[in-house]
Amino acid sequence: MIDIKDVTMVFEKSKDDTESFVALDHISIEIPEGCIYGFLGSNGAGKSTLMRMMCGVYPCSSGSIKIDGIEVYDSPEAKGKIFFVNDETIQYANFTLKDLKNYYASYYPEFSGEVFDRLISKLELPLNKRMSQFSKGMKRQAVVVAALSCKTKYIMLDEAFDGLDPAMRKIIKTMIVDELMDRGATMIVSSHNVAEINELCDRAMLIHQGHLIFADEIDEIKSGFCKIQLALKDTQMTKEMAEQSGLEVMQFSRLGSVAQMIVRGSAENSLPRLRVLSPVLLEAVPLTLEEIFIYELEVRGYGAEILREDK
Ligand SMILES: Nc1ncnc2c1ncn2[C@@H]1O[C@H](COP(=O)(O)OP(=O)(O)OP(=O)(O)O)[C@@H](O)[C@H]1O
Repeated sequence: MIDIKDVTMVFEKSKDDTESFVALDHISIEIPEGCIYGFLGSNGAGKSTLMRMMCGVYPCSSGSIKIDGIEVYDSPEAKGKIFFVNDETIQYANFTLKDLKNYYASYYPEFSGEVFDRLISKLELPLNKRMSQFSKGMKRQAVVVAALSCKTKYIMLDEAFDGLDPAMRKIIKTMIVDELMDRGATMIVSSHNVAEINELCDRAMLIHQGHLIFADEIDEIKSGFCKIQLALKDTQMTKEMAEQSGLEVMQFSRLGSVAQMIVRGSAENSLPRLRVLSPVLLEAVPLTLEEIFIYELEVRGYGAEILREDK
């Protein structure tokens, strides 16, 4: 398990800054073994910073990050359990895939040449070409193969599927799931493609401006919200009426006599509160993870300034 407990990260001010910057503010998340965990967040939220801390690149300013009970920052043993694919592949520019294979085989005792060769040949990547001559997507494919071949217990992919075309995204996702399921490994992926995180992961967390908004099983997250459509017989539904019925209304709009609202809470809990108004139309549909992402950030004012300027 990866146990992120009350973690704060402060970047001390450099000569160009007037003050230090709090990139992560008291974050706590538990990542159980054998799951695929999605990291979601607005731009600059702190996802990459947290990933770097999880593989021991940065120490915590306060709090702790433990991998299987060992504090990661000072521990080669804990660092050896996690493979981090970041969004830069520049360090491999002069490598051919053969060099990449030898490089990782020398660092990771469990490295599997069989897995590496099998996946590289499946993807039809050229073995003798320098990676500087690879396309962005080909580089991405190569480092994902390297990550899977190292057979670490934990794998982290930052901006997981960046640069991959839709067909290749599907192939790589299937490859990841097949390889992970074979050995019960744990994967942590960040992506701005919320639908993809929804499809691939069983758990997810959302951060914004260094603060944790939620971290849970995706089914639980989704059952925490619903979208309701409602029409009354002789009067128009208002947001105030919904709130007086005990609902936490995150968004309210109306088209003709039909009101649509996003409320916090499950449909099972919310609908009975509205039935007392004797509506002529009342139905609830689940929210997608993407809608929840947008609404959670909207209520925190994210993008509000930009949208106001656009009007
Ligand atoms: N070395 C650093 N020194 C100072 N500030 C930093 C440093 N690294 C990151 N930051 C700041 O920390 C914040 C979080 O950055 P981070 O890269 O972790 O965000 P992110 O969630 O991965 O963003 P994105 O989705 O845009 O890639 C940003 O405001 C960034 O400017």
